[in-house]
Amino acid sequence: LLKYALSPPGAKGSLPYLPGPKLLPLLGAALDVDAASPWLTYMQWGAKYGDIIYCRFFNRHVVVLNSVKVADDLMERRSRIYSDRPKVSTIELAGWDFVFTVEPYGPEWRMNRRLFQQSFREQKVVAYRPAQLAAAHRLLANMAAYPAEKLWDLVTLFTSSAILSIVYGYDVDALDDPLFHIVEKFFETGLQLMTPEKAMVTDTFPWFKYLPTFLPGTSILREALVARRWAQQFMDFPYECAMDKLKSNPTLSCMLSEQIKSREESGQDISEYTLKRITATAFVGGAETSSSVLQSLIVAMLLNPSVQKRAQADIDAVLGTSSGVRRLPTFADRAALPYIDAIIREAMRWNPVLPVGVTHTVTEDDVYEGCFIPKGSLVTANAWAMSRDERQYPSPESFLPDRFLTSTGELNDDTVRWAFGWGRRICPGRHLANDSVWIAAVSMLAAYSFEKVGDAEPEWTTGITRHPKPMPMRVVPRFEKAKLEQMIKDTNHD
Ligand code: HEM
Repeated sequence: LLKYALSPPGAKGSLPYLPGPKLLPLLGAALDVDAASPWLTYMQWGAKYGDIIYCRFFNRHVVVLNSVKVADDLMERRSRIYSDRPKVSTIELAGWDFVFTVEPYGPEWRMNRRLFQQSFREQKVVAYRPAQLAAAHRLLANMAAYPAEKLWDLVTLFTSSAILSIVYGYDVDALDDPLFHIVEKFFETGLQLMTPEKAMVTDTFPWFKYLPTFLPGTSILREALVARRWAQQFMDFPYECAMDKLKSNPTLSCMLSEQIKSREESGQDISEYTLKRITATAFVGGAETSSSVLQSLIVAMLLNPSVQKRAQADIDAVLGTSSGVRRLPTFADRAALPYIDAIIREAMRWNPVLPVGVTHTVTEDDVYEGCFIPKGSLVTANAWAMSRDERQYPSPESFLPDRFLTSTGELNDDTVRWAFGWGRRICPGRHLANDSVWIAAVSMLAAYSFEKVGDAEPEWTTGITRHPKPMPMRVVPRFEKAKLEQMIKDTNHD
């Protein structure tokens, strides 16, 4: 501690640091930040110091990017040096280091990313649409079978079941599937270790992790043992199920089977561990993020009935009304329904799923607008501030899908790409997410209406990802159950 107090980091030569809040010796700005919602503090600083801010938390340099322009300038145009990730010791301790999202920039990350992109590039994800459509129809059937209080779980079941079927050919229909228990435990035991306080102990005292777990004060290590066991199961269980299935059904097509096939054809040296980690990473990255967008969209429908009405009128005009010939939407209808895409974009803007993105670090000293950015700085792109930037989005708290349409009703060029991160680390699952969220949103709006009950205002979780909490609501079917079942049967799922 003395070392940090006596030698606070200094700017290089005569160059100043970027503008930012007042820094205390030792602590820097650590006490000024709203720990639960740091994006709000960063945005307030933005109003005072500008779109790019320097601060320090203890001895860690931090650069916050509050606008798309500065994020583009650094994370895109200088992505060669802005693509690393910080090392957080609790990630390894919890056994989460298999998730290549947190892997340092380098050859190992590059290989994982390349393999991952093979399976999720824009042209490739079209092949997964039948699985997404089938999962969306399971969601509609489940919504008829369960009460409205279960809707949040059902939405999560949809995003999970879509991704599990795409990645492992693993079909999940019910909330009591054993894999869900593993998933739940994996997140519960791992996330409890990812608090800044725990990271500070293990980052500051690297020898801590070698202490025997029976000593008092080592509860972090005992928690880590449990978390690691669940992380291992999370990686192994669906992988082994898929390998068993492949033995009995060699024609099974999923991300894993295709990766194995491509390994055989190319003769590349890809280990079983690599296959396990890229497949498990797809689940970690894909399930919770997409369900958060869908849940925000439902909350937006509860609060903005006129938006829901207009969306349903558009859907009915394309698919037929309940009295006339009627079918459920498929991907072929997307071009005719721009308002649905506008609603999804607005839901992603209104509630950015990762309000401060995923932190990058810079691997070389840099200079921006005459100010010094030290090597090793944490670089945070504040998606929240971008979503509330009145220059781009007037009345940012209002839910206004029309901001994504041209005057002639077509979608404009704003694809909210800032919600998917930056540069070489930009979300490689964004094309898949785009399809998955669309088919679930349009199917739900075609078959159900969401109505608010009581005066409750929405509440949101805080943490790495941000979701709305469940709200009291009515989920009103737009068709008789038998008609819905018939329409599901009549849809071509191939
Ligand atoms: C609406 C849904 C989604 C949102 C909003 C989202 C957002 C993000 C963001 C902000 C990042 C950090 C990028 C950066 O570091 O600058 C990211 C990374 C990542 N996402 Fe997504 N994501 C979504 C869906 C998905 C899906 C469906 C998958 C998997 C199929 C996925 C896989 C990943 C992976 C593997 C990374 C790490 C990339 C790397 O570090 O190289 N995401 N995502």
